[in-house]
Amino acid sequence: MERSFAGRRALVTGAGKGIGRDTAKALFASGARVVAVSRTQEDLVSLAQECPGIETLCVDLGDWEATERALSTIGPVDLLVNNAGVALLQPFLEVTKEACDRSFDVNFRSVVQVSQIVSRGLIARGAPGAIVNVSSQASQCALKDHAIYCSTKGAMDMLTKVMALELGPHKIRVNTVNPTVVMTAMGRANWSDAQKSEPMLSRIPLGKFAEVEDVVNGILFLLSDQSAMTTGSALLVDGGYLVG
Ligand SMILES: NC(=O)c1ccc[n+]([C@@H]2O[C@H](COP(=O)([O-])OP(=O)(O)OC[C@H]3O[C@@H](n4cnc5c(N)ncnc54)[C@H](O)[C@@H]3O)[C@@H](O)[C@H]2O)c1
Repeated sequence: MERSFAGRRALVTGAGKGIGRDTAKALFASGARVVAVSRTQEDLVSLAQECPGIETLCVDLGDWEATERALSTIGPVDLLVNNAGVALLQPFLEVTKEACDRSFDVNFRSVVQVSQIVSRGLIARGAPGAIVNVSSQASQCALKDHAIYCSTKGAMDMLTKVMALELGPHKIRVNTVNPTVVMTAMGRANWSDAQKSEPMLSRIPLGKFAEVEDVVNGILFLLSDQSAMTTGSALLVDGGYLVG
């Protein structure tokens, strides 16, 4: 389904690889002006080569001050995709302070910060906006070794609802997409072991993991006017995993 984002400016975090990269490319191909944010300069350079004219911003979103500086002159943004995330898996009894802090800094705190910056700009301009937070099926079910990851995404889901409540009157919609496993760099790092992935796969009614494109389609739907009456919701892209 074609959607035009002509005349809109979109900011995508974690746009160097995986879901974020393909989201940035899809928005760019659909006519949006795109600001691609990532912490790895070489990924942004190759993205800019693929999409001439795309804007790039290299910053570690886990660093509040650096992010504040990097986004201080960001200019008008209509559409925001909070996609950057880390999955630091540890058994609960071995969870470290470092993993806990890093996970919440990147997966949760940066979402608060970047969304505030973008929302304040939208409100000042009186412009409508849409924000999509890339959550996970893991926000809604317990997964072994995922105590911190599940918790950051659970917090993201609730943050999304409160943001929807408070930003709705300003014509800003806020939703999540909640994918199952996707074999990106992150997915491969955590799910390549068949002993681990087979039990997960066997519980997915559609019998497969998600493709990056499945998630991108969900994000674009939630950014577009086709979902104009949808806010505060979670779009499951999980092949039915959470049904059972
Ligand atoms: N892959 C999966 O199985 C899966 C499933 C459900 C949800 N998700 C979520 O989707 C999102 C994207 O995941 P992915 O699979 O594409 O991951 P990925 O590791 O392939 O890509 C993540 C991107 O985010 C960037 N990033 C990470 N930390 C950053 C930071 N501190 N500052 C700036 N950029 C940073 C990385 O540089 C990279 O470009 C994440 O939020 C993840 O939690 C992934």
